[in-house]
Amino acid sequence: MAIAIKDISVKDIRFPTSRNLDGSDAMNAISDYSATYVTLITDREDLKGYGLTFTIGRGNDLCVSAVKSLAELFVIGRTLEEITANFGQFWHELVSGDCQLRWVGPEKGVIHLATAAIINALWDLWARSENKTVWKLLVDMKPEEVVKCIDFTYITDVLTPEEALTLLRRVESGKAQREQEMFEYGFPGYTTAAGWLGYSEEKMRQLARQAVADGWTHLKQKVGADLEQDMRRAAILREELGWDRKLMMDANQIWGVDQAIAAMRKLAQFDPLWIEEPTSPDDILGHAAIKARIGDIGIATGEHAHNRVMFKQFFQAGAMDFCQLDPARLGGLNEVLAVVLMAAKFGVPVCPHGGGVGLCQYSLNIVLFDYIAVSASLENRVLEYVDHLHENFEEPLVIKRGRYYPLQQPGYGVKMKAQTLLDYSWPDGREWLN
Ligand SMILES: C[C@H](O)[C@@H](O)CC(=O)C(=O)O
Ligand SMILES: [Mg+2]
Repeated sequence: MAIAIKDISVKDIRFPTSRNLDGSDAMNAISDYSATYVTLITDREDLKGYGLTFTIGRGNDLCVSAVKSLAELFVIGRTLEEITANFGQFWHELVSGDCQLRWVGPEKGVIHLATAAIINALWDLWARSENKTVWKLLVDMKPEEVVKCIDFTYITDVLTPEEALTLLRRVESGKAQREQEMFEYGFPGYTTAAGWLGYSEEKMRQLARQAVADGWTHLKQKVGADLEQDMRRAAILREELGWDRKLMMDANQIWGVDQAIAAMRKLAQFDPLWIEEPTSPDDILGHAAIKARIGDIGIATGEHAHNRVMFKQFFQAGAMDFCQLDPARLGGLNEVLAVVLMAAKFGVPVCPHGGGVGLCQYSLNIVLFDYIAVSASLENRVLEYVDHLHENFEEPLVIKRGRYYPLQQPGYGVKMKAQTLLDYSWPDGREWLN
């Protein structure tokens, strides 16, 4: 029996993370981690789909409004089966089917964030209807089925459906063994939780010490507000980490190209594995110029790369060493699949963005798919972990000794607790009325 999508509920959920400066960086000093939270209501009482996109507070209402506009035109009244039968084509229709809504993108900004919330809710619904997690739904698919989920518009010059099939078939035989390995050993992670820029140096040192004791081998530091301060903080982190563990740095787009080069030449003494978002996220050639002039420090970027075309060009230009795609900034999982496959073709490791509410959960599904069914490699692959707000989700994340273990409950992992939706609704949830 077909599953009909009867209605959609969209909530503006905001968490007051700015109170403790959680999530703070050089560009985003006071962010209130927020979600545009979508529930797809079906004709089955016991079956709904849950998805979200991430913002940092003000503007979340714009995403709520955009979700409603898209859902009215393209989702309500459809069946899950007709959508998933040719998911790539549906995705194309959602982003391009209405030229008036497309105009306020295209495929970027608020309208694309809204696309992500809807698309990810559809994946959650699909996975729940199959009683699987999203990552398991994906790894169990035949290569042809994965490819059918992708809209290849604008990328066939670097990746055709046939090439995508070849990439997926290449590693098909080892999938079961790699899946088992993930349950046994988990996927390597790194923590950003100690390095927020608003934390005092003492707090950062304590958190870094704790992170080492907890088994983390990779830690990310926020930089870019003040170079002297960055160096002081990096020295503290090196004291705590030693030199065998990896230190990453994230400038959150604060520098111009020349500033980035100058800063990283100074910060190179702390042996960073990568510098993340050293400049404007749209400046592909700028990233390439920085990469050429800072020795062997890697360039990591992607959390603000808004669509597959950006990634295509970053790969073509050799301007990205670590692909930090964001599961809720790209237009949901269908577009993520396109980027994961392009990354595999160019040999760039996928280390998705986790710094936001629900992003660690989404990204865990993505890295499991990437490792099990696409890249078959753990080399240079680490998944970001931030340690706040996870208690708001129904399924807990399992992290042991700095490694993530597979999600196991059906869906995409972002269903929020009912009490959370009441308490953190903007502007009249209990937390905000207080
Ligand atoms: C505003 C967010 O917390 C941002 O700092 C996250 C980020 O850049 C990351 O996790 O990386
Ligand atoms: Mg970042």
